[in-house]
Amino acid sequence: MTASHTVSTHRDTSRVVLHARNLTKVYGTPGRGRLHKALDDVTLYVERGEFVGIMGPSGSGKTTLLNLLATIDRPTSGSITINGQDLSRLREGQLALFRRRELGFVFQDFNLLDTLSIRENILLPLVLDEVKPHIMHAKLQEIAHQLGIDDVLDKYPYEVSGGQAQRTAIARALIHDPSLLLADELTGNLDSKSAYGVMSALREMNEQRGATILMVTHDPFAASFARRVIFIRDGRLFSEIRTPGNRQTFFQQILDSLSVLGGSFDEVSPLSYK
Ligand SMILES: Nc1ncnc2c1ncn2[C@@H]1O[C@H](COP(=O)(O)OP(=O)(O)OP(=O)(O)O)[C@@H](O)[C@H]1O
Repeated sequence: MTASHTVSTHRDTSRVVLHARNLTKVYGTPGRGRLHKALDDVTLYVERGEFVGIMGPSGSGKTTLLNLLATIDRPTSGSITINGQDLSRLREGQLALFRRRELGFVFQDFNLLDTLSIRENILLPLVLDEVKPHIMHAKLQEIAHQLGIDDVLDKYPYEVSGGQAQRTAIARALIHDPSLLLADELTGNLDSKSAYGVMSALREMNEQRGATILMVTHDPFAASFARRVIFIRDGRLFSEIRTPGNRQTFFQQILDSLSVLGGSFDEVSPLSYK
């Protein structure tokens, strides 16, 4: 039995939002130079309302997986279905619309537009979709309140703290209620206090709004806010653990799993968190 068999395949099919089947990604062109298999036969499910963390050593394939799910890149083989839509059947133009409507993104460096206020940044997805002003306003009020950024709406990104900037990015990513939020190292640029605030806010988005979240992270502290963590190594699923309910206990379990997983974790600094 290989280690990858420890990843559960149990799921309630009526609740599956993301189904990645036998994903393989090979970089390079056959016959020209070295080929590199960055993902090898990865199958995973995410159900509606789940909050899943993906962890793995440097070079294990996390970014590759995220890029495939984000429709930025195509798999060499295998398929991805998000909210019932098989991504391989979408052309470039359709993919852009799919990305905008069905997915939300949060990145390490916030990716806010400096020429727009916090309010305008958050409203962007609704403006692009020509949502009526009174609906936009109601949605903005609700999510800004949930994320504790109502008092900075008229400021600009360079006038707010890193934590507020990341909570703005979360608001922008979720205001249109996408099927899936993809987060990439969202605490990478934050100190531990801001990281706590951002991760607590994200957890609330999961619990209160029912947001479905898939988060790639090096950071066991950030991962401890998820409810399930999947570990990958050498492009293959290695194991997964579910929260026992207590975040501190889960944090310790994540550290234990990482030590079994091995490999290099450049950015892991568990001792900076209490
Ligand atoms: N465009 C590319 N061409 C060739 N090889 C690539 C390319 N992108 C990634 N790789 C290789 O694929 C493997 C997986 O890379 P990936 O960036 O997905 O890992 P990662 O887990 O995100 O790493 P890190 O934590 O360091 O960001 C690595 O060996 C990497 O060198």
